[in-house]
Amino acid sequence: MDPIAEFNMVGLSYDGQIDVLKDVNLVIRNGDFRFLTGPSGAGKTSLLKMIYLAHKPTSGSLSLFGQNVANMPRSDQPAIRRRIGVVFQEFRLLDHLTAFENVALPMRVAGVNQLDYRQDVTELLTWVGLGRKMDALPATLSGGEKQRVALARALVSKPDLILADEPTGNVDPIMGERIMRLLVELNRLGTAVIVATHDLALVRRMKKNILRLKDGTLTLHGPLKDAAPAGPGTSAASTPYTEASATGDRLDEAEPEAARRSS
Ligand SMILES: Nc1ncnc2c1ncn2[C@@H]1O[C@H](COP(=O)(O)OP(=O)(O)OP(=O)(O)O)[C@@H](O)[C@H]1O
Repeated sequence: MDPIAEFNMVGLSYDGQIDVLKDVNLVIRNGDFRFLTGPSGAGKTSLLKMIYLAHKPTSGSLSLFGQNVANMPRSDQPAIRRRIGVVFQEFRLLDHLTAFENVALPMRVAGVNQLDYRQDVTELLTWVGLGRKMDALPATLSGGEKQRVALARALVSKPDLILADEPTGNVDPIMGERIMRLLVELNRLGTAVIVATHDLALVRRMKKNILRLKDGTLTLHGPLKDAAPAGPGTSAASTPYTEASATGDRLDEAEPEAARRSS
């Protein structure tokens, strides 16, 4: 089966300026769960957006579900996007639609009959703790509540891949844990998940492999160890991303000590 996403020596620069991404190699397959970490401005959102067809590579090649994006007709893009659920800060809810209608929108756009999605939408909103706010308009929801509606909207069409950019950024720790458990459960059922986050405590708890972006370069790391006092022998180890390293070789700490201490 074709990988969901395959980056081959991908570079990205905006307006021909600085290279945000350099020679990125990455394969995402069904059932993968990856955290995406790195300093602010490292290019995490840019990388996720490339997978959602918002930016094309400046160099190298990117294939989604076996199709090279360089020669993908525009008319094929909606079908690709439907297979990907996104939770991005800037993909806001539509203000004139209720929480229920926002979550239902991808199904409506895909031409699904309301009778076939009503229950799923209701269950999802209940699961994210918004069972009583289904008729609320976004303007009356808190930031965290909006984020949870966006999460439900990303999940409703049962995508092959979920891209989540700081999905726990605006919610309290209990809801954050709950959102992560939902993503893990979906992943257990086969959905691939990529979560961009600065929350190293979360990354450490979840014990999943980590993609780290720094200076435009992507490296793969094994799960973070439980917090331990910093000292000699705990320095960061990293390796350029390769398929071999993606099979689970443990690469130890992914974050520099400063980042670890601040988590
Ligand atoms: N549309 C754009 N046009 C020009 N430059 C952009 C654009 N989008 C992002 N950039 C720049 O690309 C770099 C990477 O941005 P990006 O948002 O991908 O980083 P990030 O790792 O997600 O950061 P953060 O952790 O702060 O969210 C930044 O220097 C940013 O200013």
